[in-house]
Amino acid sequence: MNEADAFPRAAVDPFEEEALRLQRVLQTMEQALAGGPKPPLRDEDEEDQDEALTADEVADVAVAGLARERRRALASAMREPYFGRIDFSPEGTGVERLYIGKRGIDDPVSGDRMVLDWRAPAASLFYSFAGQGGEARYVSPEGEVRGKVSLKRNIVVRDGELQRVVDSYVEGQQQTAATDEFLLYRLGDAKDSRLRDIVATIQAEQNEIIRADRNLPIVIQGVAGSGKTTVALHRLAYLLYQHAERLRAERMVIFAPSAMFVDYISEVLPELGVGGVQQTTFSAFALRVLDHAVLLVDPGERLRQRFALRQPTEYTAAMREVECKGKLETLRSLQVFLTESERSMPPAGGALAPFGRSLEHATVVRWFFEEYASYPVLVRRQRVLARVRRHFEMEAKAVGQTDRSSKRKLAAAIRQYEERWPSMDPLSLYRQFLEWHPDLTTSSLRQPAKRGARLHVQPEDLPLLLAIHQWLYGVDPRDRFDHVVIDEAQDFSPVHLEVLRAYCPSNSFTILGDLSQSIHSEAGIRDWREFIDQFPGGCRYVELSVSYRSTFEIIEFANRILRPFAPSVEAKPIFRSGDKVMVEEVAWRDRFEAALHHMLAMRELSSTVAVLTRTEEDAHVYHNACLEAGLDAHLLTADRTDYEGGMSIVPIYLAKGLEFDSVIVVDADAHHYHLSERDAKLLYVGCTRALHRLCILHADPITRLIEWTKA
Ligand SMILES: Nc1ncnc2c1ncn2[C@@H]1O[C@H](COP(=O)(O)OP(=O)(O)OP(=O)(O)O)[C@@H](O)[C@H]1O
Repeated sequence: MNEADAFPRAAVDPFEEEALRLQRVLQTMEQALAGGPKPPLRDEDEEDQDEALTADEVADVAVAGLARERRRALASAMREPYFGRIDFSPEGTGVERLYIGKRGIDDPVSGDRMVLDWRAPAASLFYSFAGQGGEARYVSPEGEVRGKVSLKRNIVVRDGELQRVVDSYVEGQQQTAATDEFLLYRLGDAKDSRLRDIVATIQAEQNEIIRADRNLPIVIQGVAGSGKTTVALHRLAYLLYQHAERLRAERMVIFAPSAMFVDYISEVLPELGVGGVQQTTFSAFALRVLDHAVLLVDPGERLRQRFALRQPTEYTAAMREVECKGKLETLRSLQVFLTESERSMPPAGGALAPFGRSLEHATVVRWFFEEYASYPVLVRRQRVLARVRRHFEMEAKAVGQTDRSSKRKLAAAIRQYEERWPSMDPLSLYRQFLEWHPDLTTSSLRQPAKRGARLHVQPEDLPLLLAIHQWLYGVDPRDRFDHVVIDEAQDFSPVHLEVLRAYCPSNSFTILGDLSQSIHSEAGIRDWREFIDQFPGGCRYVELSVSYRSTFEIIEFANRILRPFAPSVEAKPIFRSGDKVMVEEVAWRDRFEAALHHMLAMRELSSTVAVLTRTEEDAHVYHNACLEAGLDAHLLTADRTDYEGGMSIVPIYLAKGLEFDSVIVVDADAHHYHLSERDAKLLYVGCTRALHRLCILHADPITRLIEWTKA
C-alpha cells in the first residue's frame, strides 16, 4: 500500500486529512458490499438435504459460507475500520502509509491493502515504535525490515464517524508524551460488564508478549491491572493469525479461575474475530476428561472455610494435604505407586489353555512389560488379553477342538483368565494411593449415602486423578492442545502444570499470574522458578510492572498495603490521576447505611460498582440490606457462572480478576483484616479491582494494614 501520492503531507490539518481518507475507505467498503458476489440464499429444506450434495455443490456451499463471513466482517469493520496509522519508509524505498485495524481490508478493485491487520508483521511497528530518532524495524517472514518512521498517529472512529486524531510522533517535531495522552483517554472510559480488546493501545512490553515465539513456553509475572488476561487473549488471536495452517482455534485453551471469570472474558476473542478457542476452568476440563466419573464437593464450601474469619481445626489439616497434593514429590510418589501396582498386574501362574499348550507367566510378562511397553496400561492389558485369546483359539484348532462344547470351554477359560487380572480404574487406584501415602488421607473424598451416587472430590484431587487417568488410558488425541494459556497461574500447583504438559506435547504455554495476589497460597506456587524449572528445554520469563487499570492514587494506596510484606514486584501506576482514596470511619450500627449511601453516589458516576466484603456471609448480609433498601444489586458467589455488571456485592476473594469503575471495601477493621500477609493480599486484591474510585469503610478500630491512613 503506498498512498503517498494521494495526500500531499501536511497539505491539510490531520483531522481533515483523516476525515477525507476515512470517507474514501468507507465508500470503497460500501461499494464492495453492494457489488461483491452475494452468497446464494438457501432455505432450511435445502439445508436438510446436505447429505445429497455433490462435491461441486459442497465446494459452492463452502465458498458461499466464506463470502458470507467476509461480508459480515466487512460490514462490522465499517464501524471502526482502523485505529492507527504509521508512515514508514523501509530502507531504500518510499514512504508507506500503514493504516492498522482489527482486520485487514483490501480494495476489492485494485487489490491494494487499505487496512493492515493488527497482527501482521508490519503492524508491530505501531506498537513497538516509541520515538528512538525515527529508527524502526520489524521482523517479516522474509527477514528483518529496517527503516524510518515519520508519523505515528492514533485515530478514533466510532460508528463510521471520525472522532479524534492524536499524533504521538511527527518527524522533525519536538515529541510530547502524546502516546500516554491517548492511552489515558482510553483508560479514562467507564467499563461495562465485560473485558474488552485493547488493539488500539497495546503497549510495547505487551506487544512483545503477544508476539513471543510460540515454541518457547513463557511465564509472565504481572502486577494487578497490567493487562495479563487481556494480553493472553490477544496472544491467542495473534498465534492463530500467524500460524493459521498449523494451529486450530478448537485446540487452543485458556484456563481461567472460575466459570464467572470465563463469562467475564468471553467477549474479547469474538471482538478480535476469533471463535472456537476453549475457555474453561481446570476443574471443568478435568471432570470432562474423567468422563464425569466424580463430582466436585461444592467449591463454595472450601472457599468459605478458607476465608472464614476463624478457620475450623480440620481445615488446617486439610490445607496440609492440599499443599502436599500440589508437590512434584507427591506426583513422583504416585508414579512409584502406579509402577508397583503395574508390577503385580499379569496374574501369577501364566495362562492355562484348555487345549494344547498353555502360556507361561514369563511370556505374558514379556508381552506386557516389553513388547507393549509404549502403550498406556489398560491398552497393554487389552492387547495381551487379545493375544492370549488368539493363542488359545489356535491351540484348540491345532488339536481339532472346534466343536460347540470346546468353544464354550475356550470362552470360559479366557473369561477366567481375564478375571484374574486386577480391575483398575482411576478412583479405586486414587483411594489406594491416598491410603498408601504417609502424609495423605482419604478425608477429601466423600461418598454420598445414596446408592450409585458418584464420589465427590475436592479440586486438589483432580490433577492426581488426571495423572492416573493418563497412566491408565493415555492421552486421547482429541484432548491435545496446540497452545495452553493459564491465567491466575499463581494458584496452580506444579502438579497441575505437569499433568497439563501431557496434553500439550509441543510445550506451547503462556503462563500468567501475580504472586502478590496468591491468596490460595497452599494450593499454588511461591516462586515462578517452580514452573520455569518444569521446562528443561527452556522457558522465557517476563515481568509486567505497569498497572493500567487503576488511577495513580489507587495503585499508590494498594502498594502501601503490601509493602511491609516485601512483594517481589511493586506495581508502577500509569500517571492517570483521579479522586483521592476515601477512608471513612462509620459506627458499626450504621455500616449498611454508609455502604448504601456510597453505592448510590458512585452509581451516578460509574457503570459498575462493587461492594467487597471480607466473607461470603457478610456479602449475604450486605446484599439483604440492598434488597431491603430497594437497590438492585447482584450477589456474586462461588457458584455463579455469569457476571452482569451494574452493582455487585462480592466476597473480596471472588473479585480476583474482575474490575469495577468504583469499589467500596466494607468492614476494613482489625476484626475482619488481620496484620497478616494473607489478609494484606486480600485487601490488595480488593483495592486493585477499582478503575476510578475507591472507598474504604471501617468501624473502629481500623485494620492495622491501613492504619497509616489515620496518622
Ligand atoms: N494497553 C492497554 N490499553 C488499554 N487498556 C489496557 C491496556 N492494558 C491493560 N488495559 C486495561 O487494564 C485493565 C486490566 O487488564 P487485565 O484485567 O487484563 O489485567 P490483569 O493483569 O489480568 O489484572 P489482574 O491481575 O488484576 O486481574 C483492563 O481494563 C484492560 O482493558
